Amino acid sequence: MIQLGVNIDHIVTIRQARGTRYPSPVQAALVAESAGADAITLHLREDRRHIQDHDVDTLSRVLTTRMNLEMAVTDEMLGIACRVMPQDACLVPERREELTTEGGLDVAGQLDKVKRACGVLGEAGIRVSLFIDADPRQLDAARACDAPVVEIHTGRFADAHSRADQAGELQRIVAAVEYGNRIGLQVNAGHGLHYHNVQDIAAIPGVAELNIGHAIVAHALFVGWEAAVREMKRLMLAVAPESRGG
Ligand SMILES: CC(=O)[C@@H](O)[C@H](O)COP(=O)(O)O
Ligand SMILES: NCC(=O)COP(=O)(O)O
Repeated sequence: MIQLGVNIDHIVTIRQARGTRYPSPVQAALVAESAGADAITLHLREDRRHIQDHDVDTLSRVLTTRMNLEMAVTDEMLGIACRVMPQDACLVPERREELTTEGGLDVAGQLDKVKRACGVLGEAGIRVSLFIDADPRQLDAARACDAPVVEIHTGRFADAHSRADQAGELQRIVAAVEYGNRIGLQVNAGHGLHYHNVQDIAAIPGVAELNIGHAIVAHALFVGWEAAVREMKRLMLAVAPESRGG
């Protein structure tokens, strides 16, 4: 059954805006898990603009589902991951100046570095996911790094300005999911998904998990956090092929 990873980065953005102790990422994570989240995703960025090291430590002790720790491919982050031991670690590109993640990790262009990181995490018993564009070359490179999972970056689909562009991006994602499954990868997807575009992605046969955060946090301002998580999961299950006997 398709799974939902709830990204709580922007719960923490609100806390960091004033340096308060609220809202609590622990409370957000536990409520999300009770509302149907299958994993909690958090991005420990090099610039610590939202998630802090202490959040990662605390959450690793209290989650009852899975921690999916998003991180750059750096020795600092590898060390943190091997200390915290999340069930999943997703390697993502990072630029300090970026507003948010702008694209997928260029695995093909830095194969040795990514393969080494995958080895370090894999040997520690952490399941590695590579956050990549919907590109067969990147899928092949992920396979060459022995990463068991990839997450297809859906940002270009989400940000497409015309229906034609969005349809084109969706086709690229559909083809990438099919190819990734064919070469033995678990294929997840995420970035920029919201209540009006998630079903296009959730309906794709072979998508195992969606990681969604910003839109759920935004929707929660109007309906409440538990209801926002529950609604996102409901929308996903309503169209997932396995829910339709696919
Ligand atoms: C990798 C990705 O697409 C997101 O999970 C990432 O966390 C985005 O960064 P911000 O959460 O800082 O916007
Ligand atoms: N990897 C995508 C993720 O975790 C959440 O991205 P977004 O929904 O906050 O854009």
